[in-house]
Amino acid sequence: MNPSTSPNPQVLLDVRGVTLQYKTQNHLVTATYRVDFQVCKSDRYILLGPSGCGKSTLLKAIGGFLTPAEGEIMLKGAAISKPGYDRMMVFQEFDQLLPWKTVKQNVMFPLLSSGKWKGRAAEDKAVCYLEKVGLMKFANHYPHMLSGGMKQRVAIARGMAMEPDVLLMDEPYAALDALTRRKMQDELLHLWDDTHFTVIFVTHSIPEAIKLGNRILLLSPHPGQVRAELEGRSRDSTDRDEAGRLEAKINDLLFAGENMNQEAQHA
Ligand SMILES: Nc1ncnc2c1ncn2[C@@H]1O[C@H](COP(=O)(O)OP(=O)(O)OP(=O)(O)O)[C@@H](O)[C@H]1O
Repeated sequence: MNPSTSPNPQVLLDVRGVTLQYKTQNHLVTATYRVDFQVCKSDRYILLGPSGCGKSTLLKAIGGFLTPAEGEIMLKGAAISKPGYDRMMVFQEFDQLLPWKTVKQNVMFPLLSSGKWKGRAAEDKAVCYLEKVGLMKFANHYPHMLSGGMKQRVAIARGMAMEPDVLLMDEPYAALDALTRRKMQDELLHLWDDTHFTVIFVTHSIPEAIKLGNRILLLSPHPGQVRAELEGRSRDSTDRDEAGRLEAKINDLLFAGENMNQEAQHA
């Protein structure tokens, strides 16, 4: 076997040459073009790029909601062809919970409907994860009785309780105020310290990417193509200079092409 094609045993998710398209009545929209990246177990993997570069579309395809027009996405060596409980999604919107179910019932719902856990075991699992996100006191509340941040915590508990192979988070904090967002980022890192779960996190915030990610994929503007992949900071780094340098590098990489385009237009 060619060594360049032999599988890396550390790789959990392998995205190979993935082009994603939407067919509308009059158009074919290419959202990403031949994107390659690999996510390893326990990665906090960030998809970062400007609005419209196809970050959410990539996450949808990993979720199994969209089939690549070109390329393939493999999870643990098997091609993804449909949604599955091995990939749980957390969205930006606050209305992703079932409004007629309590907080605890919301967390229990996928545990029961997947058949992964039953009865008391499902309840214990839900309680365990509600405790992790500090919401046990609100277990019997309904979603409309919670703040936006609390609803996001429930959605995170629901996703994590399933103990999926990979948690997919699509700008989960984008609609929160700055203080809550910062607190939720810290909480996510503390949760990660606890179980070292694998997460793919979409954001267009450079500071958020630097704070959360151990690896950062930079995508070019529409249609999204890989511009670079960077090592993030180590989990316990408090070196602000290092964060500053990484931010400058990301800015250079993300905006270099645009500056060149502008220069070409003005030449
Ligand atoms: N359902 C759809 N039908 C047609 N085009 C779509 C659809 N969803 C997204 N697109 C297009 O695909 C491209 C990528 O969209 P996507 O939402 O994945 O980008 P994004 O990087 O997540 O953007 P943002 O950061 O603004 O959320 C955009 O040009 C968008 O207009």
